[in-house]
Amino acid sequence: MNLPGSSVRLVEVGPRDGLQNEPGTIPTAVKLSLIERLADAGLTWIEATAFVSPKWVPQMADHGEIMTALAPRPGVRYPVLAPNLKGLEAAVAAGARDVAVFAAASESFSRKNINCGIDDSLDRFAPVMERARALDIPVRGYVSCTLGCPYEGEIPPEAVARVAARLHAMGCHEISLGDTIGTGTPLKARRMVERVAEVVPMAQLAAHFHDTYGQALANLYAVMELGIRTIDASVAGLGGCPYARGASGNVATEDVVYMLHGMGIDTGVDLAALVETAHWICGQLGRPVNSRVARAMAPCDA
Ligand SMILES: CC(C)(COP(=O)([O-])OP(=O)([O-])OC[C@H]1O[C@@H](n2cnc3c(N)ncnc32)[C@H](O)[C@@H]1OP(=O)([O-])[O-])[C@@H](O)C(=O)NCCC(=O)NCCSC(=O)C[C@@](C)(O)CC(=O)[O-]
Repeated sequence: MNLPGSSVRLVEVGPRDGLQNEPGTIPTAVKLSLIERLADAGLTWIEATAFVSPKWVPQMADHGEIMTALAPRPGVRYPVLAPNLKGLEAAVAAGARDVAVFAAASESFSRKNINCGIDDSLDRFAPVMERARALDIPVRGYVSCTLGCPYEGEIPPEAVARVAARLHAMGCHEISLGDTIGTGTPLKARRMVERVAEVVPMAQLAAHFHDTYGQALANLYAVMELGIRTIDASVAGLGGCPYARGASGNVATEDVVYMLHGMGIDTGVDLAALVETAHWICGQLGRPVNSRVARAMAPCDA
């Protein structure tokens, strides 16, 4: 793989994906401080919150306060989830300038997560896309369960490609491929990305892998060999989807940064500052730090 010198775009999803499944209510000030610390560490795409129904995901109920309080920083973007027009309008009113819709390659997961089947969900995104286009707001599209579903098991690459192609045709500038429950392995991840890249240009694909079975870095390396250059990750490996039983954390941002720096790829991220943030947020959440790199590089007082 001829990677040295090439660049990788990191999308930090900790404040949204990382926190959405936390059982206790996290103070808004802690969430804001997390976002600021991540930006201080050099991350430039930070998924800040989700404009979803607070009945479905109570942890994201302070989405408006988060977006309103975030001071713009040159070069830093704060995308948010918006599953419908209500979410989009609220997000835009609070200052969001990048949004994401989220679909799934599994019919059962789609129903559990957003209360409708795949085709219905895509129909529901159409007015979101139309309104976002009118407002000149770029929309990212997620596809969940690309390497397995907690309800249906195996998901064929064909099913992933179908949803990815639809989202792309609707105008999503990027399609993020989620291994929601982290069951993927490298060759499986390759086969899935190869199939999706037949219908969406590789440059518009992102890998969003969870690390439930410890495969995420290997899977990322495998799909980077194919040309993936956008990687989603969550500080301290926090994360999990409330509607995906058994889903554990996303791949830890510091593990990804360590791997990329070791490959000669500059990320613009200050690894020491990121590790410090990982320890800080775990302290706030009252949980141990799970990521290998954050444990290995623990500050003396952690
Ligand atoms: C999509 C809905 C809203 C459908 O939920 P629904 O119940 O079918 O929707 P509804 O239109 O019937 O609305 C029900 C209530 O929610 C309100 N509502 C409706 N929309 C909104 C909104 N945007 N913001 C705030 N409130 C909203 C609406 O006003 C109403 O309130 P009520 O009249 O009962 O008081 C719901 O299922 C939902 O919010 N789901 C979100 C689930 C979620 O956030 N999951 C986690 C994110 S996805 C993920 O983690 C995977 C990913 C992206 O990371 C990739 C991967 O790893 O695979």
